[in-house]
Amino acid sequence: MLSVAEAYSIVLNHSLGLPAEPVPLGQAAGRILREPLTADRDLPPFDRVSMDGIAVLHQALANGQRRFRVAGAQFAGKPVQTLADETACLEVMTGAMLPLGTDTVVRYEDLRIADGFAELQIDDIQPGQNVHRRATDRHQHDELVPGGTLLGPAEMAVAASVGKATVWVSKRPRIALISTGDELVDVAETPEPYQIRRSNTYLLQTVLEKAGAETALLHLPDEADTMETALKTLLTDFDALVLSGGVSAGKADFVPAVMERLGVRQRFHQVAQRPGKPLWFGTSDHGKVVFGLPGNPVSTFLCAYRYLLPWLKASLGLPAVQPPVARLTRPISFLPKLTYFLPVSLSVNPEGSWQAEPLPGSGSADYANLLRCDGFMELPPDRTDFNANDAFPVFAFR
Ligand SMILES: Nc1nc2c(c(=O)[nH]1)N[C@H]1C(S)=C(S)[C@@H](COP(=O)(O)OP(=O)(O)OC[C@H]3O[C@@H](n4cnc5c(N)ncnc54)[C@H](O)[C@@H]3O)O[C@H]1N2
Ligand code: MOO
Ligand SMILES: [Mg+2]
Repeated sequence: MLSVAEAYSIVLNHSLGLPAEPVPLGQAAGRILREPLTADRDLPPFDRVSMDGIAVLHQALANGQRRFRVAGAQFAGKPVQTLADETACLEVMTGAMLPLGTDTVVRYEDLRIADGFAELQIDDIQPGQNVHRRATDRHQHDELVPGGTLLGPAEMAVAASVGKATVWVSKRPRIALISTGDELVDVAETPEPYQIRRSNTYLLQTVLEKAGAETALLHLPDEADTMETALKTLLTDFDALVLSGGVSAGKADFVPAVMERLGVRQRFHQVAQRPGKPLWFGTSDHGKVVFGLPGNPVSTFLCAYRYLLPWLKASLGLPAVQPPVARLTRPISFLPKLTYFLPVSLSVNPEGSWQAEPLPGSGSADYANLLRCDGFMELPPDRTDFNANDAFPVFAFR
Protein backbone atom coordinates (compact mmCIF):
# COMPACT_ATOMS: atom_id res chain seq x y z
CA MET A 1 0.00 0.00 0.00
CA LEU A 2 1.13 3.54 -0.77
CA SER A 3 2.79 5.57 1.99
CA VAL A 4 1.54 9.02 2.96
CA ALA A 5 4.62 10.62 1.39
CA GLU A 6 4.10 8.74 -1.90
CA ALA A 7 0.42 9.62 -2.08
CA TYR A 8 1.16 13.26 -1.27
CA SER A 9 3.78 13.48 -3.99
CA ILE A 10 1.40 11.99 -6.60
CA VAL A 11 -1.29 14.49 -5.61
CA LEU A 12 1.11 17.45 -5.86
CA ASN A 13 2.34 16.24 -9.26
CA HIS A 14 -1.21 16.75 -10.51
CA SER A 15 -1.79 20.29 -9.37
CA LEU A 16 -3.89 22.29 -11.79
CA GLY A 17 -1.50 24.94 -13.09
CA LEU A 18 -4.19 27.59 -13.12
CA PRO A 19 -3.97 30.53 -15.53
CA ALA A 20 -3.57 34.11 -14.32
CA GLU A 21 -6.28 36.77 -14.67
CA PRO A 22 -6.36 40.53 -14.07
CA VAL A 23 -8.54 41.78 -11.19
CA PRO A 24 -9.15 45.25 -9.72
CA LEU A 25 -6.96 45.75 -6.66
CA GLY A 26 -10.02 46.16 -4.42
CA GLN A 27 -10.97 42.55 -5.18
CA ALA A 28 -7.48 41.07 -4.96
CA ALA A 29 -7.06 40.54 -1.19
CA GLY A 30 -6.33 36.91 -0.39
CA ARG A 31 -5.56 36.04 -4.03
CA ILE A 32 -2.15 34.76 -5.24
CA LEU A 33 -0.05 37.30 -7.12
CA ARG A 34 1.17 36.17 -10.54
CA GLU A 35 3.42 39.10 -11.44
CA PRO A 36 6.18 40.80 -9.44
CA LEU A 37 5.34 44.15 -7.84
CA THR A 38 8.10 46.65 -8.53
CA ALA A 39 8.66 50.16 -7.22
CA ASP A 40 7.49 52.71 -9.82
CA ARG A 41 9.38 55.44 -7.88
CA ASP A 42 11.95 55.57 -5.13
CA LEU A 43 10.54 54.84 -1.66
CA PRO A 44 10.08 57.41 -0.28
CA PRO A 45 9.87 59.32 -3.57
CA PHE A 46 11.23 62.58 -2.04
CA ASP A 47 13.02 63.74 1.10
CA ARG A 48 10.03 63.45 3.40
CA VAL A 49 9.54 65.44 6.59
CA SER A 50 8.76 62.93 9.35
CA MET A 51 7.84 65.27 12.24
CA ASP A 52 5.80 68.49 12.44
CA GLY A 53 8.11 71.42 13.32
CA ILE A 54 10.59 73.64 11.51
CA ALA A 55 13.15 72.89 8.81
CA VAL A 56 16.54 74.56 9.09
CA LEU A 57 20.02 74.22 7.66
CA HIS A 58 22.10 72.38 10.25
CA GLN A 59 25.10 74.59 9.46
CA ALA A 60 23.23 77.50 11.08
CA LEU A 61 22.94 75.48 14.31
CA ALA A 62 26.60 74.55 14.09
CA ASN A 63 27.32 78.25 13.88
CA GLY A 64 25.57 78.63 17.23
CA GLN A 65 22.27 80.08 16.04
CA ARG A 66 19.25 79.20 18.26
CA ARG A 67 16.59 81.69 17.13
CA PHE A 68 15.17 81.57 13.57
CA ARG A 69 12.79 83.85 11.72
CA VAL A 70 9.81 81.87 10.42
CA ALA A 71 9.82 82.61 6.69
CA GLY A 72 6.75 80.53 5.76
CA ALA A 73 5.30 77.04 5.90
CA GLN A 74 5.68 73.92 3.78
CA PHE A 75 2.55 71.74 3.88
CA ALA A 76 2.15 68.12 2.74
CA GLY A 77 0.70 67.83 -0.75
CA LYS A 78 2.30 71.08 -1.95
CA PRO A 79 5.25 71.60 -4.33
CA VAL A 80 8.63 72.04 -2.70
CA GLN A 81 9.62 75.52 -1.43
CA THR A 82 13.11 76.95 -1.06
CA LEU A 83 14.57 78.53 2.05
CA ALA A 84 16.66 81.32 0.56
CA ASP A 85 17.87 82.82 3.85
CA GLU A 86 19.80 80.20 5.80
CA THR A 87 19.42 82.09 9.08
CA ALA A 88 15.62 81.68 8.79
CA CYS A 89 13.42 78.55 8.91
CA LEU A 90 10.23 77.17 7.37
CA GLU A 91 7.50 75.46 9.34
CA VAL A 92 7.05 71.94 7.97
CA MET A 93 4.37 69.28 8.34
CA THR A 94 4.81 65.50 8.43
CA GLY A 95 4.54 64.14 4.89
CA ALA A 96 5.69 67.38 3.24
CA MET A 97 8.70 67.64 0.93
CA LEU A 98 11.76 68.87 2.82
CA PRO A 99 12.28 72.48 1.63
CA LEU A 100 15.33 73.06 -0.53
CA GLY A 101 18.06 74.85 1.38
CA THR A 102 17.27 72.89 4.58
CA ASP A 103 18.43 69.50 5.84
CA THR A 104 17.20 69.11 9.42
CA VAL A 105 13.82 69.19 11.16
CA VAL A 106 13.23 70.25 14.78
CA ARG A 107 9.93 69.16 16.38
CA TYR A 108 7.42 71.70 17.70
CA GLU A 109 7.86 70.04 21.12
CA ASP A 110 11.49 71.22 21.12
CA LEU A 111 10.70 74.84 20.16
CA ARG A 112 9.01 77.96 21.41
CA ILE A 113 7.40 79.98 18.60
CA ALA A 114 6.39 83.59 19.26
CA ASP A 115 6.27 86.84 17.28
CA GLY A 116 7.32 85.20 14.03
CA PHE A 117 10.44 83.59 15.53
CA ALA A 118 11.19 79.99 16.52
CA GLU A 119 13.57 79.47 19.43
CA LEU A 120 15.19 76.09 20.14
CA GLN A 121 14.64 74.61 23.62
CA ILE A 122 17.24 71.83 23.25
CA ASP A 123 20.88 71.69 22.19
CA ASP A 124 21.32 68.20 20.86
CA ILE A 125 20.16 68.37 17.26
CA GLN A 126 21.62 65.90 14.76
CA PRO A 127 22.13 66.87 11.11
CA GLY A 128 19.40 65.30 8.98
CA GLN A 129 17.16 64.41 11.92
CA ASN A 130 13.44 63.84 11.33
CA VAL A 131 13.94 63.56 7.58
CA HIS A 132 13.05 60.33 5.78
CA ARG A 133 15.50 60.55 2.85
CA ARG A 134 14.44 59.73 -0.68
CA ALA A 135 15.09 56.06 -1.63
CA THR A 136 16.14 55.01 1.88
CA ASP A 137 13.59 52.18 1.87
CA ARG A 138 13.71 50.98 -1.77
CA HIS A 139 14.90 52.22 -5.18
CA GLN A 140 12.80 52.72 -8.30
CA HIS A 141 12.50 49.38 -10.24
CA ASP A 142 13.35 47.29 -7.14
CA GLU A 143 11.22 44.15 -6.86
CA LEU A 144 9.05 44.62 -3.77
CA VAL A 145 6.89 41.49 -3.88
CA PRO A 146 7.69 38.40 -5.97
CA GLY A 147 5.03 36.54 -7.96
CA GLY A 148 3.53 33.59 -6.08
CA THR A 149 2.85 35.63 -2.94
CA LEU A 150 -0.49 35.67 -1.17
CA LEU A 151 -1.88 39.21 -1.18
CA GLY A 152 -2.18 39.99 2.53
CA PRO A 153 -2.51 43.44 4.13
CA ALA A 154 1.14 44.49 3.61
CA GLU A 155 1.22 43.33 -0.03
CA MET A 156 -2.08 45.12 -0.73
CA ALA A 157 -0.70 48.36 0.71
CA VAL A 158 2.49 48.04 -1.36
CA ALA A 159 0.45 47.25 -4.52
CA ALA A 160 -1.63 50.37 -3.94
CA SER A 161 1.37 52.59 -3.31
CA VAL A 162 3.07 51.51 -6.55
CA GLY A 163 -0.08 52.23 -8.53
CA LYS A 164 -1.33 48.71 -9.32
CA ALA A 165 -5.00 49.49 -9.94
CA THR A 166 -5.20 46.04 -11.57
CA VAL A 167 -3.15 43.03 -10.53
CA TRP A 168 -2.60 39.67 -12.17
CA VAL A 169 -3.56 36.84 -9.84
CA SER A 170 -4.20 33.11 -10.15
CA LYS A 171 -7.65 32.30 -11.43
CA ARG A 172 -9.76 30.63 -8.76
CA PRO A 173 -10.36 26.96 -9.53
CA ARG A 174 -13.99 25.78 -9.71
CA ILE A 175 -14.35 22.73 -7.53
CA ALA A 176 -17.49 20.59 -7.17
CA LEU A 177 -17.94 19.16 -3.67
CA ILE A 178 -20.08 16.07 -3.96
CA SER A 179 -21.44 14.05 -1.10
CA THR A 180 -22.55 10.51 -1.89
CA GLY A 181 -24.74 8.16 0.12
CA ASP A 182 -28.40 7.16 0.42
CA GLU A 183 -28.33 7.69 4.18
CA LEU A 184 -27.58 11.42 3.79
CA VAL A 185 -30.25 14.14 3.84
CA ASP A 186 -30.09 17.90 3.44
CA VAL A 187 -29.32 20.12 6.45
CA ALA A 188 -32.85 21.52 6.41
CA GLU A 189 -34.46 18.06 6.61
CA THR A 190 -35.44 16.01 9.65
CA PRO A 191 -33.67 12.66 9.23
CA GLU A 192 -35.48 9.31 9.56
CA PRO A 193 -33.96 6.99 12.17
CA TYR A 194 -31.78 5.38 9.47
CA GLN A 195 -30.58 8.70 8.02
CA ILE A 196 -28.11 11.46 8.96
CA ARG A 197 -27.60 14.98 7.66
CA ARG A 198 -24.71 15.49 5.25
CA SER A 199 -21.92 17.55 6.74
CA ASN A 200 -18.71 16.75 4.83
CA THR A 201 -19.34 19.11 1.93
CA TYR A 202 -19.72 22.03 4.38
CA LEU A 203 -16.40 21.13 5.95
CA LEU A 204 -14.76 20.97 2.52
CA GLN A 205 -16.35 24.23 1.42
CA THR A 206 -14.96 25.99 4.50
CA VAL A 207 -11.43 24.72 3.89
CA LEU A 208 -11.34 25.34 0.14
CA GLU A 209 -13.18 28.66 -0.14
CA LYS A 210 -10.94 30.18 2.51
CA ALA A 211 -7.89 29.07 0.51
CA GLY A 212 -9.18 30.62 -2.72
CA ALA A 213 -11.37 28.08 -4.54
CA GLU A 214 -14.89 28.61 -5.90
CA THR A 215 -17.05 25.70 -4.82
CA ALA A 216 -20.48 24.25 -5.54
CA LEU A 217 -22.16 21.76 -3.18
CA LEU A 218 -23.89 18.76 -4.74
CA HIS A 219 -25.22 15.40 -3.68
CA LEU A 220 -25.51 12.03 -5.44
CA PRO A 221 -27.28 8.83 -4.39
CA ASP A 222 -25.59 5.41 -4.16
CA GLU A 223 -26.70 4.47 -7.66
CA ALA A 224 -23.97 3.83 -10.25
CA ASP A 225 -25.83 4.89 -13.42
CA THR A 226 -27.17 8.10 -11.86
CA MET A 227 -23.70 8.88 -10.54
CA GLU A 228 -22.11 8.25 -13.93
CA THR A 229 -24.51 10.57 -15.78
CA ALA A 230 -24.16 13.38 -13.25
CA LEU A 231 -20.40 13.07 -12.86
CA LYS A 232 -19.89 13.13 -16.64
CA THR A 233 -21.42 16.62 -16.76
CA LEU A 234 -19.59 17.76 -13.62
CA LEU A 235 -16.28 16.67 -15.14
CA THR A 236 -16.81 19.11 -18.00
CA ASP A 237 -18.20 21.95 -15.85
CA PHE A 238 -15.56 21.99 -13.08
CA ASP A 239 -11.75 21.99 -12.81
CA ALA A 240 -11.82 19.34 -10.10
CA LEU A 241 -14.28 17.09 -8.30
CA VAL A 242 -14.05 16.24 -4.62
CA LEU A 243 -16.32 13.37 -3.65
CA SER A 244 -16.89 12.17 -0.15
CA GLY A 245 -17.93 8.60 0.58
CA GLY A 246 -18.31 5.55 -1.61
CA VAL A 247 -14.61 4.62 -1.87
CA SER A 248 -14.32 1.73 0.58
CA ALA A 249 -15.23 -1.97 0.30
CA GLY A 250 -19.05 -1.78 0.65
CA LYS A 251 -21.58 -3.08 -1.90
CA ALA A 252 -22.72 0.52 -2.51
CA ASP A 253 -19.24 2.05 -2.75
CA PHE A 254 -19.34 2.87 -6.47
CA VAL A 255 -16.94 5.79 -6.84
CA PRO A 256 -13.83 3.91 -8.16
CA ALA A 257 -15.88 1.84 -10.66
CA VAL A 258 -17.87 4.83 -11.92
CA MET A 259 -14.67 6.83 -12.37
CA GLU A 260 -13.20 4.01 -14.41
CA ARG A 261 -16.32 3.98 -16.63
CA LEU A 262 -15.89 7.73 -17.13
CA GLY A 263 -12.27 7.30 -18.22
CA VAL A 264 -10.83 8.97 -15.13
CA ARG A 265 -7.51 7.24 -14.53
CA GLN A 266 -6.93 5.97 -11.00
CA ARG A 267 -3.59 7.29 -9.71
CA PHE A 268 -3.94 5.52 -6.39
CA HIS A 269 -6.49 3.87 -4.13
CA GLN A 270 -5.72 3.32 -0.45
CA VAL A 271 -2.97 4.89 1.59
CA ALA A 272 -1.26 3.33 4.64
CA GLN A 273 -2.82 5.80 7.07
CA ARG A 274 -5.52 6.14 9.69
CA PRO A 275 -7.91 7.78 9.27
CA GLY A 276 -8.48 7.92 5.54
CA LYS A 277 -7.09 4.58 4.35
CA PRO A 278 -9.56 4.20 1.43
CA LEU A 279 -8.54 7.55 -0.15
CA TRP A 280 -8.91 7.48 -3.97
CA PHE A 281 -7.27 9.85 -6.45
CA GLY A 282 -7.51 10.10 -10.23
CA THR A 283 -7.08 12.35 -13.25
CA SER A 284 -8.84 12.63 -16.60
CA ASP A 285 -7.25 13.04 -20.04
CA HIS A 286 -8.62 16.58 -20.06
CA GLY A 287 -6.55 17.58 -17.04
CA LYS A 288 -9.40 17.27 -14.52
CA VAL A 289 -8.57 16.03 -11.04
CA VAL A 290 -10.79 13.84 -8.86
CA PHE A 291 -10.41 13.23 -5.14
CA GLY A 292 -12.49 10.41 -3.68
CA LEU A 293 -12.33 11.12 0.03
CA PRO A 294 -13.40 8.46 2.52
CA GLY A 295 -16.83 9.34 3.87
CA ASN A 296 -16.18 9.19 7.60
CA PRO A 297 -16.08 12.86 8.64
CA VAL A 298 -12.72 12.70 10.43
CA SER A 299 -11.19 11.00 7.37
CA THR A 300 -12.60 13.69 5.11
CA PHE A 301 -11.21 16.32 7.47
CA LEU A 302 -7.71 14.81 7.58
CA CYS A 303 -7.55 14.21 3.82
CA ALA A 304 -8.70 17.78 3.21
CA TYR A 305 -5.78 19.17 5.24
CA ARG A 306 -3.09 16.63 4.37
CA TYR A 307 -3.72 16.35 0.60
CA LEU A 308 -6.43 18.61 -0.78
CA LEU A 309 -5.34 21.94 0.70
CA PRO A 310 -1.64 21.60 -0.32
CA TRP A 311 -2.84 20.55 -3.80
CA LEU A 312 -5.05 23.67 -4.00
CA LYS A 313 -2.21 25.92 -2.85
CA ALA A 314 0.18 24.37 -5.41
CA SER A 315 -2.51 24.82 -8.09
CA LEU A 316 -2.77 28.50 -7.20
CA GLY A 317 1.02 28.89 -7.45
CA LEU A 318 1.90 29.12 -3.74
CA PRO A 319 5.19 27.50 -2.69
CA ALA A 320 4.90 24.48 -0.36
CA VAL A 321 5.52 25.16 3.33
CA GLN A 322 6.74 22.73 5.97
CA PRO A 323 4.16 22.02 8.68
CA PRO A 324 5.13 23.20 12.17
CA VAL A 325 6.43 20.67 14.68
CA ALA A 326 4.94 20.17 18.15
CA ARG A 327 5.81 18.05 21.22
CA LEU A 328 3.46 15.45 22.68
CA THR A 329 2.24 16.31 26.19
CA ARG A 330 1.82 12.62 27.08
CA PRO A 331 2.72 9.18 25.70
CA ILE A 332 0.53 7.53 23.11
CA SER A 333 0.54 4.05 21.54
CA PHE A 334 -0.69 3.03 18.10
CA LEU A 335 -0.16 -0.57 16.99
CA PRO A 336 -1.13 -0.85 13.28
CA LYS A 337 1.66 -0.36 10.73
CA LEU A 338 -0.01 2.80 9.43
CA THR A 339 0.77 6.50 9.66
CA TYR A 340 -1.48 7.68 12.44
CA PHE A 341 -2.94 11.17 12.24
CA LEU A 342 -3.64 11.92 15.86
CA PRO A 343 -6.15 14.73 16.56
CA VAL A 344 -4.47 17.19 18.94
CA SER A 345 -5.12 20.39 20.80
CA LEU A 346 -2.22 22.86 20.45
CA SER A 347 -0.77 25.32 22.94
CA VAL A 348 2.55 27.08 23.54
CA ASN A 349 4.59 25.88 26.55
CA PRO A 350 6.52 28.26 28.84
CA GLU A 351 9.72 27.68 26.79
CA GLY A 352 7.89 29.01 23.74
CA SER A 353 7.52 25.78 21.73
CA TRP A 354 4.32 24.18 20.51
CA GLN A 355 2.89 21.32 22.52
CA ALA A 356 0.21 18.91 21.40
CA GLU A 357 -2.38 17.37 23.71
CA PRO A 358 -3.66 14.10 22.18
CA LEU A 359 -7.44 13.95 21.62
CA PRO A 360 -7.88 10.50 20.09
CA GLY A 361 -11.69 10.62 20.32
CA SER A 362 -13.74 7.59 19.41
CA GLY A 363 -12.57 7.14 15.83
CA SER A 364 -13.08 8.55 12.39
CA ALA A 365 -16.84 9.07 12.65
CA ASP A 366 -16.47 11.18 15.83
CA TYR A 367 -16.73 14.63 14.29
CA ALA A 368 -17.79 16.18 17.58
CA ASN A 369 -14.21 15.49 18.76
CA LEU A 370 -12.95 17.82 16.03
CA LEU A 371 -14.54 20.77 17.79
CA ARG A 372 -11.87 20.58 20.49
CA CYS A 373 -8.94 19.85 18.22
CA ASP A 374 -6.62 22.21 16.35
CA GLY A 375 -5.00 19.81 13.91
CA PHE A 376 -3.62 16.34 13.21
CA MET A 377 -0.19 15.21 14.38
CA GLU A 378 1.51 12.87 11.89
CA LEU A 379 2.95 9.85 13.73
CA PRO A 380 5.15 7.62 11.53
CA PRO A 381 4.18 3.98 10.78
CA ASP A 382 7.49 2.43 11.92
CA ARG A 383 6.82 2.99 15.64
CA THR A 384 4.12 1.90 18.02
CA ASP A 385 5.05 3.93 21.11
CA PHE A 386 5.41 7.66 21.20
CA ASN A 387 6.74 9.38 24.33
CA ALA A 388 5.93 12.64 26.01
CA ASN A 389 8.08 15.42 24.46
CA ASP A 390 8.60 13.54 21.17
CA ALA A 391 8.22 16.07 18.35
CA PHE A 392 6.25 15.49 15.13
CA PRO A 393 4.71 17.66 12.39
CA VAL A 394 1.18 18.93 12.88
CA PHE A 395 -1.27 19.79 10.13
CA ALA A 396 -3.08 22.58 11.89
CA PHE A 397 -6.37 24.12 10.83
CA ARG A 398 -7.03 26.99 13.19
N1 LIG B 1 -14.62 -3.85 4.91
C1 LIG B 1 -14.12 -2.62 5.04
N2 LIG B 1 -14.94 -1.66 5.46
C2 LIG B 1 -14.47 -0.40 5.61
C3 LIG B 1 -13.12 -0.12 5.35
C4 LIG B 1 -12.28 -1.17 4.91
O1 LIG B 1 -11.08 -0.97 4.65
N3 LIG B 1 -12.83 -2.38 4.74
N4 LIG B 1 -12.65 1.15 5.55
C5 LIG B 1 -13.34 1.91 6.55
C6 LIG B 1 -12.85 3.24 6.52
S1 LIG B 1 -11.27 3.47 7.10
C7 LIG B 1 -13.61 4.31 6.14
S2 LIG B 1 -13.02 5.90 6.32
C8 LIG B 1 -14.91 4.14 5.54
C9 LIG B 1 -14.95 4.89 4.20
O2 LIG B 1 -16.12 4.68 3.64
P1 LIG B 1 -16.61 5.25 2.27
O3 LIG B 1 -15.68 6.22 1.71
O4 LIG B 1 -16.99 4.12 1.41
O5 LIG B 1 -17.86 6.11 2.71
P2 LIG B 1 -19.33 5.63 2.98
O6 LIG B 1 -19.38 4.16 3.11
O7 LIG B 1 -20.18 6.23 1.96
O8 LIG B 1 -19.59 6.30 4.36
C10 LIG B 1 -18.82 6.03 5.50
C11 LIG B 1 -19.39 6.74 6.69
O9 LIG B 1 -19.32 8.14 6.51
C12 LIG B 1 -20.60 8.77 6.60
N5 LIG B 1 -20.66 9.87 5.63
C13 LIG B 1 -20.44 9.77 4.31
N6 LIG B 1 -20.59 10.95 3.72
C14 LIG B 1 -20.94 11.82 4.68
C15 LIG B 1 -21.27 13.21 4.69
N7 LIG B 1 -21.25 13.95 3.59
N8 LIG B 1 -21.57 13.78 5.86
C16 LIG B 1 -21.59 13.04 7.00
N9 LIG B 1 -21.29 11.74 7.04
C17 LIG B 1 -20.98 11.13 5.91
C18 LIG B 1 -21.54 7.67 6.22
O10 LIG B 1 -22.84 7.88 6.69
C19 LIG B 1 -20.88 6.47 6.86
O11 LIG B 1 -21.18 6.38 8.23
O12 LIG B 1 -15.22 2.82 5.31
C20 LIG B 1 -14.86 1.92 6.38
N10 LIG B 1 -15.32 0.60 6.02
O1 MOO C 1 -10.50 6.41 7.43
MO1 MOO C 1 -11.36 5.42 8.19
O2 MOO C 1 -12.05 6.80 8.79
O3 MOO C 1 -9.88 5.14 9.15
O4 MOO C 1 -12.32 4.95 9.47
MG1 LIG D 1 -18.47 2.71 2.27
